[in-house]
Amino acid sequence: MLKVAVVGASGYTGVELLRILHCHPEAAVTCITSEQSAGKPVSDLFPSLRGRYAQVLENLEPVRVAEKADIIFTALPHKAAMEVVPTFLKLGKRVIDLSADYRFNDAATYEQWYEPHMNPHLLPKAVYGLPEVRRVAVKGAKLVANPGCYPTSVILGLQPLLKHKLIDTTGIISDSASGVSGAGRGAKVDNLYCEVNEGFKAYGVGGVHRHTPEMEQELSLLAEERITITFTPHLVPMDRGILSTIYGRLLAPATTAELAGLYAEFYGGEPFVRVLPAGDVPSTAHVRGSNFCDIGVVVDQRTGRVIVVSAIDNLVKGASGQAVQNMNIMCGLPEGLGLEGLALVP
Ligand SMILES: NC(=O)C1=CN([C@@H]2O[C@H](COP(=O)(O)OP(=O)(O)OC[C@H]3O[C@@H](n4cnc5c(N)ncnc54)[C@H](OP(=O)(O)O)[C@@H]3O)[C@@H](O)[C@H]2O)C=CC1
Ligand SMILES: CC(=O)N[C@@H](CCC(=O)OP(=O)(O)O)C(=O)O
Repeated sequence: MLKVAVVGASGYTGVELLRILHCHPEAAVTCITSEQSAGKPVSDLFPSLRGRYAQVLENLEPVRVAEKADIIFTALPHKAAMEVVPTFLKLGKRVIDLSADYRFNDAATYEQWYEPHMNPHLLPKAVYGLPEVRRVAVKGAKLVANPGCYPTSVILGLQPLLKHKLIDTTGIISDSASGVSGAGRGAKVDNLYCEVNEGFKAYGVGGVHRHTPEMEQELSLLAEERITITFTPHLVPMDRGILSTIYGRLLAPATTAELAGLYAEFYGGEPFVRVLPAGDVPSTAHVRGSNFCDIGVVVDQRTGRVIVVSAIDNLVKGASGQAVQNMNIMCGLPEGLGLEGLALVP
């Protein structure tokens, strides 16, 4: 049985890890942390966990956490993660970090979009944990940088087109919409019910969202050339889910049926990517609570553009489910352990 710590268990991705790990047959949660709620039973914060988790939240003291666990999930804001991850690694623990702190291959890009990096020497050791792109590297990793939620939906949506060199690598656009849990559980006026309900808005418009460089890094590696993307995030009044609608210009004519067939073949062996029949496009409602990424692909014959629509649950395939998928791969367990049975809402 793996001993697992969830650092930042009082946040949305932290509690999602607890929900998933409760049903994982090979993992036992042995340590959970929160600064603001230390000393409280976690079920006081999340009554859905009543009778399932008796543990009390504790302060984040890295050495004590490491003494209690073999695998550590850091579900912390960026910066807070890089303050503790080096200690976990030094003590021989494997870490899956859900923040952005280890997602970039070079410190300069991180520092341009985030802040000074405290341990840039760890960046070359970290593996960007998107199993459908980098499964083999994840297997041997001591530090996995779990991808961002928007990048997961966009990279999976574009991978087959880029690998097969089917689209113009300039002018790719993604309009992506997220549920409000994407912003975390911390209180912010912009995320209050009355601010969000009955509205739909774009934010971070004009290439300023910090997921843009993360997507560009990974898309460039797939395409083997430098890619820029126009990415516009939107906030939608639902609690969870991301839908990305991605546009690319085809280099040669193709039909919807041909591309749907190509996607189905490309992702045929993937347990958590479902390619929809030709002409169908996905809905966040159909991946809610699950680790699936559903993808539909359609050709607009009038404009010569291909439109890819991809849907995930931001808290599952976009964060905690993907983190458990990475844990399974790192530990040599069946990849879908604890994930196959997650809720499928009709
Ligand atoms: N929400 C999402 O959909 C996704 C989030 N992510 C990333 O995952 C990480 C966690 O996100 P999320 O769960 O939404 O965030 P939340 O704001 O919901 O939770 C943050 C957690 O971190 C703890 N925390 C905050 N600051 C510190 C600190 N300085 N030291 C120790 N603990 C701290 C909080 O504990 P407390 O306040 O109780 O002290 C809480 O448990 C972030 O980096 C986020 O960007 C990635 C993909 C998707
Ligand atoms: C709706 C909403 O606010 N979403 C967040 C998603 C950020 C996130 O979770 O990303 P990292 O893991 O890269 O920090 C945002 O746009 O900032």
